[in-house]
Amino acid sequence: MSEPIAVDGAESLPERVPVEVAVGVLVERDADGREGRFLLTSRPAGKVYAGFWEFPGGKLEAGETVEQALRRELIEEIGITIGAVHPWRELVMDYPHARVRLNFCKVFDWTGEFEMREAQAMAWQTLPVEVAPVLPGTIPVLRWFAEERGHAGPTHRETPAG
Ligand SMILES: Nc1nc2c([nH]c(=O)n2[C@H]2C[C@H](O)[C@@H](COP(=O)(O)OP(=O)(O)OP(=O)(O)O)O2)c(=O)[nH]1
Repeated sequence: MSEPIAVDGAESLPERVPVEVAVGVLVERDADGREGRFLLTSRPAGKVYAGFWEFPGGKLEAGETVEQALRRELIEEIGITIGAVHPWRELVMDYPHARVRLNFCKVFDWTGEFEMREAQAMAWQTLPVEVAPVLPGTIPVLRWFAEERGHAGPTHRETPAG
C-alpha cells in the first residue's frame, strides 16, 4: 500500500492517468452525405451518472485499440455491428470518480437491430437535443456538432421537457 500524500491544495495533486474510453457517435446521412440525426443512449442504473444521456461506448480493455473496444461495446450494449470507424475528436474529462480520455469516433454504417441490452433508453436527436440531462462529457460534442452544422443557440436543455 502506498503512503497517503500530504498536499496543501488540489492544484498540487498529481495528475491522474486517464482511463481510455471509446465512444461511438452514430450519425445518419442523407443521399447527399449530409449529416442528420445522431444517437444518444441513457446511462444504465447502477453506473455513475445513471440516467444521464451520452453517446454509447465504454472503457478499453487491456490490449484493445479504440476501434476494437468500440466494436465490442456497441455489440454488448446496443446490439449492433458497426462498419467503418472514423476517429473524430478527443477530450480529457476530470470527474471525481475518474479521469477519462474520451475518444469520439463517428460511425455512419452499422448492421443489426438496436437492442438496449443494459435496459438503457435510446433517442435519435438533432440540435438542440431534447433529452435531458446530458452527461458533462457529452456537451462538448454537441458544441462541435453546432460548429459543423452552423447551429446557433442552445445545444441542449438542462432539465427534461415537461
Ligand atoms: N460512453 C460514454 N462515456 C462517456 C461519455 N462522456 C463521458 O464523460 N463519458 C465518461 C463516463 C464514464 O466515466 C466513462 C465511460 O465509462 P463507462 O462506465 O460507461 O464504461 P463501461 O461501459 O466500460 O463501464 P463498466 O463496464 O466499467 O461499468 O466515460 C460519452 O459520451 N459516452
